[in-house]
Order: sequence, then structure tokens, then C-alpha cells
Amino acid sequence: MSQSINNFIEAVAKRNPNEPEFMQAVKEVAETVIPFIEENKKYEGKMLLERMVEPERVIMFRVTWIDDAGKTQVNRGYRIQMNSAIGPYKGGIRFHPSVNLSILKFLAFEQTFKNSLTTLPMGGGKGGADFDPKGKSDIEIMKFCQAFMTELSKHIGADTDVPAGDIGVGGREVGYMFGQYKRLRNEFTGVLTGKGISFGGSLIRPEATGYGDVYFAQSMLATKGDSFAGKTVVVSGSGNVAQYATEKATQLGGKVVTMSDSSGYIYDADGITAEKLAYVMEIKNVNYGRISDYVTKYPNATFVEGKRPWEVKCDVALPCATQNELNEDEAKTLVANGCICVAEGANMPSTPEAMHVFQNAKILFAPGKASNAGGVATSGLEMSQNSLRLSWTSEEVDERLKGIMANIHAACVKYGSDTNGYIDYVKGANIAGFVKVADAMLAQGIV
Ligand SMILES: NC(=O)C1=CN([C@@H]2O[C@H](COP(=O)(O)OP(=O)(O)OC[C@H]3O[C@@H](n4cnc5c(N)ncnc54)[C@H](O)[C@@H]3O)[C@@H](O)[C@H]2O)C=CC1
Ligand SMILES: O=C(O)CCC(=O)C(=O)O
Repeated sequence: MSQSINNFIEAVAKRNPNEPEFMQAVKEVAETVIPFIEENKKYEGKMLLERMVEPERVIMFRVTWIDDAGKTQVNRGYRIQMNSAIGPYKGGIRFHPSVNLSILKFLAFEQTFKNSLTTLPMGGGKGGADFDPKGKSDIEIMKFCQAFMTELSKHIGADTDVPAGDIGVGGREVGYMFGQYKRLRNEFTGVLTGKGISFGGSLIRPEATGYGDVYFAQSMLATKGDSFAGKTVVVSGSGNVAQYATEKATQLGGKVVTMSDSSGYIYDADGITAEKLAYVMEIKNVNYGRISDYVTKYPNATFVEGKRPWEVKCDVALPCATQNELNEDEAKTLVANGCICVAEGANMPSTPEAMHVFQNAKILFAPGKASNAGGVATSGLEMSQNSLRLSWTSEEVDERLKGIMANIHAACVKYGSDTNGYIDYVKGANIAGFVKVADAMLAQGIV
């Protein structure tokens, strides 16, 4: 690593102690973007990356609410307003007990580059709370969402900052937060995306991240003259992204054999068909249950407790659960088992060591900021529809999503191809994402 990269990382680490996930994301970007800055005088000496790693604003707040037993509960809420150079802050809200400043800053930093890649006018943001939705009643979820929005509403707006869902926040939670915002502000605006269809949501937004991930993988496979047809696919997670990645990979002729949650994974050698996926959706979206329930209905499948699915032989891997869920040894196993393509549906699911294994093996590897950008891109389309007070059809939104994913792929190829034809999608995504934000920052002066 060059001295300038080392110096940069050391300075950021000193300023942000105890933030390992944030530093992991910063390091990955610095390693590819600093050499690009040094080769392009227009960007040199302008402190652009130094400014990008410093959030424009961090909001931390107390969230108090009363549970079903009448006991007062206290949580911590956050919103990271990372970068608004190219549009209003935009990014999801995560409710999970692991949520802390480091995780949300890494997500907001990644989001800035990802949103830039979509080519839509959206800056980077992320938020959440250390609230654990597991085991909570519907009323408790509503009370928490209302308490959270009571404070958050002071800092967001349709032209300022537009949150959406992430882990632990789906259509139900977005609906409760939207209702509370409307009550407090007495305005019906597109302040959140991922809304229900009856109150300004966009068709295809629920599907968009998973579908987009598979469209991106399809473009990657096409560079080798290949496709999903007949491929064995391993998916991790069983939430929003995993469900629709499974659906689209199956529709394109792949056979998805695993899904998982934090308790373990299910392996179904016959493939998770549309009918079986409908049962996963019932387990996860209606009953808020565990993936192990799958084997009670489909006993030919097995549940492997406490393990992740990367030991299962596959052609394509789609990590769709959470950060750092795929380590170096697991990456080696995937490569040794013949995996040819990894497209991240989650944010930063591969550790840096795992990423290097994929890159050294020269298999197709896409970082989440490129391959999972379909979700936020479709949120951008929801914002456009809200502004126009129009609703587009599923076909229209899906076509736009496909076009956006193809353009992101092309941008990665443009900035990530080496002289031997190998496409470094990490480098490509980081540089392409950087350029648009950097140009806007340069044009707007030192602000
Ligand atoms: N929902 C969206 O539109 C987008 C989501 N993402 C990312 O995709 C990933 C999944 O998010 P969603 O599907 O929306 O969330 P979700 O809440 O619907 O599902 C999360 C899934 O991850 C699993 N999970 C969570 N923590 C885990 C752990 N420690 N070990 C194993 N599994 C774990 C859960 O069991 C669940 O299956 C996250 O990294 C998120 O940031 C990225 C882009 C957009
Ligand atoms: O749709 C959005 O605004 C947020 C999506 C998101 O959180 C992500 O891309 O990680």
C-alpha cells in the first residue's frame, strides 16, 4: 500500500476510534480512489476524500416508549447525514440490537457512492436504532416507530433527507413512521420511500434490491457468455433482499438451494421453487418466525443449525443477510467448490480477506454498492413518482431498474477493467461513484 494511502487511513482512524466497520469501508475505497486522484490532477489536493469521510451531520437521540407490560423502554436512535453534494440525503433505517455509530457510518459512506452510481440525484445517509424487533408485538413495533419518528421528523423532509427500510424495517415499519410524520407535520409528502402502494409507494420497490442484484449478476455472467440457466445458486438471508433475489434467480433458470437467518441455513437440493418461496415469505413476513420452520413443511430439505451456507457447492453465491457474513475461509471454500460469480445483495457481506480471495482467483465479484443499488434506485423512482403525483406500472419500473443496473455494470467495466480484460468491480464502483460526487463538490466550492 502506498504511503499516501497509509497516511490517509491513519488520519481517519485517529479521528474515528473504535469504529471498525466504518474503517473497513473507508479503507476499501481509499485503496482504489487515492491512486485515481493522484493520476487526475483535477481532483488532487482538494481534500475531496477527506471531506467525504466526514459526515455532514450526525444526529443521535433518545427514543423512549412503553412496552406491552407498561414498562418504559429506552433506545438510541441515529441519523447519519453523510453527503448531500448530488441530492437530498437518502438511505435506509435499520432496527437491530447491533446498531451503533460505526455500523451506520459505514452504511452511510457506502450509500454515498452507491447512490451516485445509480445516476439519480440522491445524496448519502443512513439511520436506525439499537431496537430489537424480534419478539415484539405489532403494537410495540408501532409505538417504537412513532417514538423514533417523533425525533427524526425534525431532521428529514422530502427535499432534505428521505429515509427508507433496511434490516428490521420493512413495509409495516415504514407505514407506521410515515403515519407519525404526517400527523406531526400535517403534510403528505414523499418523505419516506418503501411506502405502501395505497399511499405513494412504488410498484417493484419491495422486489428491487433482490431483482437488481440478480440483474447485475446476469450482466457479469454475460461478460463470460454465460447466464443463470442451469446454475446452482446459494443465497444467504431470508429477508427482503434474499427473498426477491431467490425469486428472480429462479425465474431466470437458476436453482436456489439455500436460505438462512441468524440461527442457521436450510438446504433444499431440489431448489426453492416459487411455491416454497411463498412459504418462506409466510414464515418471515407474516409470522416473523425462524427459517428452520421450512423443513417442517418440506422435510426433504435439511436445516443446518448455527452455520452459514457457503460450504454448499454452487456456481453463483448471493450474500443477502448482513455485513461480514462471509470470511476468508468461506471464500476459499466457495472458490474450491467451483463458484464463478459472487454478487453481494447485502452491504459489505464479504470481509476484506474474502474479497481478496475472490479477486485473486479472478472470479466475478461485485461489491454491494454496485450490485445492491437497485433498491435505492427504485426508491429514487418512487421519489420521482411522488413529485409527479403519478404511479408507473410494474413493467415500467422494472424496465427502468434493468436499465439502471445495466448502466452501473457499464460504469464498473469502464473504470475497473485492466489491460488483460479482468474487471475489478470494486475499483470500478468506487471510482465511478467517486467521480460524480467529487465533480459536484468541486463545483459547489468549499462547503
Ligand atoms: N432492503 C433494501 O432495500 C436493501 C437492503 N440492503 C442490505 O441487504 C441486507 C439485508 O437487508 P434486508 O433484506 O432489507 O433486511 P431484512 O430485515 O428483511 O432481512 C435481514 C436478513 O438477514 C438476516 N440476518 C440479520 N442478521 C444476521 C446475522 N447476524 N447472521 C445471519 N443472518 C442475519 C436476517 O435473519 C434476515 O434474513 C442488509 O445488509 C441491508 O443493509 C441493501 C440494499 C437495499
Ligand atoms: O431505498 C433506500 O433509500 C435505502 C436503501 C438502502 O438502505 C441501501 O441501499 O442500503
